[in-house]
Amino acid sequence: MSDGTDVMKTIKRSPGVNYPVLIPNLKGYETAMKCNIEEVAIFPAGSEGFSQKNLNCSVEEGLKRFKEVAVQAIKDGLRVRGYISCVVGCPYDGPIHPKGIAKITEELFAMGCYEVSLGDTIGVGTAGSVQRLMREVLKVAKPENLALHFHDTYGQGLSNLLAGLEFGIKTVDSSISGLGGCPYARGATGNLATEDLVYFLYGLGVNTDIDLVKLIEAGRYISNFLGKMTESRVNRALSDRFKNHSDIVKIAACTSQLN
Ligand SMILES: CC(C)(COP(=O)([O-])OP(=O)([O-])OC[C@H]1O[C@@H](n2cnc3c(N)ncnc32)[C@H](O)[C@@H]1OP(=O)([O-])[O-])[C@@H](O)C(=O)NCCC(=O)NCCSC(=O)C[C@@](C)(O)CC(=O)[O-]
Repeated sequence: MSDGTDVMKTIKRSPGVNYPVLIPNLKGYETAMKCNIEEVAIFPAGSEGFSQKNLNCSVEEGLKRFKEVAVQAIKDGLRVRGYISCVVGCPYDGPIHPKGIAKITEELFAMGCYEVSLGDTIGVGTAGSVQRLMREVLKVAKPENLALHFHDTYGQGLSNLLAGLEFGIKTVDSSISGLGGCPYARGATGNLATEDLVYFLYGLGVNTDIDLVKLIEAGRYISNFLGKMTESRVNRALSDRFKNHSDIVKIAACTSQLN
């Protein structure tokens, strides 16, 4: 958490782009406020085990701290987005009951979150567990206020996404080339790769207005810069077989004509 200030001061922010900042407590909030932030991200865990590891406190204590942050942020005119980690499974406590996640979701909205992102942090979820989760959480929230945050550790990210989309959710978290992961979720890969997400949505006839070719090039750039193989299957497939831009354009056009 300590180098978040450097990141916020270094990045070139684009107009119209949201930069939510992970804030675990008021200390973090005071630090973040010096970086001209517009949106706060609070992130309770869905399990005691992960809460202890990720926040060094119980779920209840974590919610108390996040409430302090949310109340202050809203007073200061900032937006607050909620995340819940380990919504289907926890590396320490095992399977997580959807009722508990629904309760935390309710508490986050009560604190003033405009949206709650449901995080399968270790990627153990399946379409079945996402369906069970959605049925419970939609008893306390509307689909338009929820987001899906899947990690692809077990290769279930896109099928979990489809299960969530079928409940009317329209906001999905992803990361370019599947970067990310969490220091306390041993072995968990990063988020669903944005390239795979966009390709998948093209195939469903969902127009994302995202240029798949540029996305693939951005994924290639960051993977090379980090010296890390991309987690994106689409990027890997297109990069390996199609070295130049025009071939990728053909493929991208082909998917977008599928609609
Ligand atoms: C929350 C703490 C700090 C509590 O950690 P703690 O040890 O309980 O905190 P503390 O109050 O005892 O203080 C210990 C030290 O941390 C400092 N400290 C205290 N608060 C802050 C702060 N906000 N920012 C920077 N420094 C802080 C504090 O000043 C002190 O420094 P010292 O006096 O020893 O020099 C720790 O548990 C922590 O850093 N947790 C975050 C770990 C992390 O980065 N996890 C990954 C986030 S991404 C995620 O959670 C998943 C998500 C959201 O993406 C969705 C999903 O996929 O599930």
